Amino acid sequence: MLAYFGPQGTFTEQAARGFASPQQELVPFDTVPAALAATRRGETQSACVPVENSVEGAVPATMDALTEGEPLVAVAEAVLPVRFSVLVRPGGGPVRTVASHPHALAQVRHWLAEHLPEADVVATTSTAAAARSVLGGEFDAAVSAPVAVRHYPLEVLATDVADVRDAKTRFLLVRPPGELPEPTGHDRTSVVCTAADKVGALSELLAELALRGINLTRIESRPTKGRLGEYRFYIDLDGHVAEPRVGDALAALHRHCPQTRFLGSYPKAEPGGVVAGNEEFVAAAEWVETVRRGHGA
Ligand SMILES: O=C(O)C(=O)Cc1ccccc1
Repeated sequence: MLAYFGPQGTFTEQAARGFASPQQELVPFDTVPAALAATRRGETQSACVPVENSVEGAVPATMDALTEGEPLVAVAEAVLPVRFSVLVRPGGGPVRTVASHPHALAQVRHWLAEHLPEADVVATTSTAAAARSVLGGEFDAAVSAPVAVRHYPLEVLATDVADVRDAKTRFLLVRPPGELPEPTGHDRTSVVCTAADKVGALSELLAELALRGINLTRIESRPTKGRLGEYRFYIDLDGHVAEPRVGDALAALHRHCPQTRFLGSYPKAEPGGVVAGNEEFVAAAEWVETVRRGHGA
């Protein structure tokens, strides 16, 4: 079974369908923490959750839920284009309220200001929860994934709604720690480090990556929820932990931040990134091994 951030008709469900094997059952949960908790309890093998959006940035609920509680690791990612449909009740009256997930609302602000300027905007747990609430009469319009109309008998007021063309959202498939995916040569590694409160703490971490020629693909900070000014850094980088230089870099991050949590090494959904130069690191690590065995110098 595969848990996903639902209910039925979310963008996350679309991503989850791409990950699922044909016989695998998909189980919706109303929040990201609930989907991850089901996987931690072993009720589902894996969970699919949104992690970041090219327009609105990180999904804080996912970042927090991956850091707190039992470890989970990502084994795959998916990147989906995001365009919205605006759904209303068939024959419904004027639109006084419009509801959706905060990430969706942030991506259609200009459209709403132009087309529904009088409507009050309300945040819901997901885009599909908004569609469900419109069906139930709580709100008048929902900003939803195009597939939502297949699940909820609503009318489409507008399609292809997006302030920014080509917006994309990245999703992760996570599991309890186990066998890692094989390196493919086009992988991403995710970690979260709780940095010490001292001068140069972040630049020390970044230097460990830079001096090994490792490309940083994302860095986000979130408060630890402890002392004001104490932060966790979410770091995505090009490469797989099985590669010597990435393994070395993670060991160095762990030296600086003993609370470093490994969030997975998995194939990148889209080609690109900086992966050059790995051969030298493999050759150098092999040379050190021969020296250690007394065969080289
Ligand atoms: O609410 C959804 O449908 C989600 O899966 C989260 C989300 C919200 C907005 C854009 C992409 C994903």
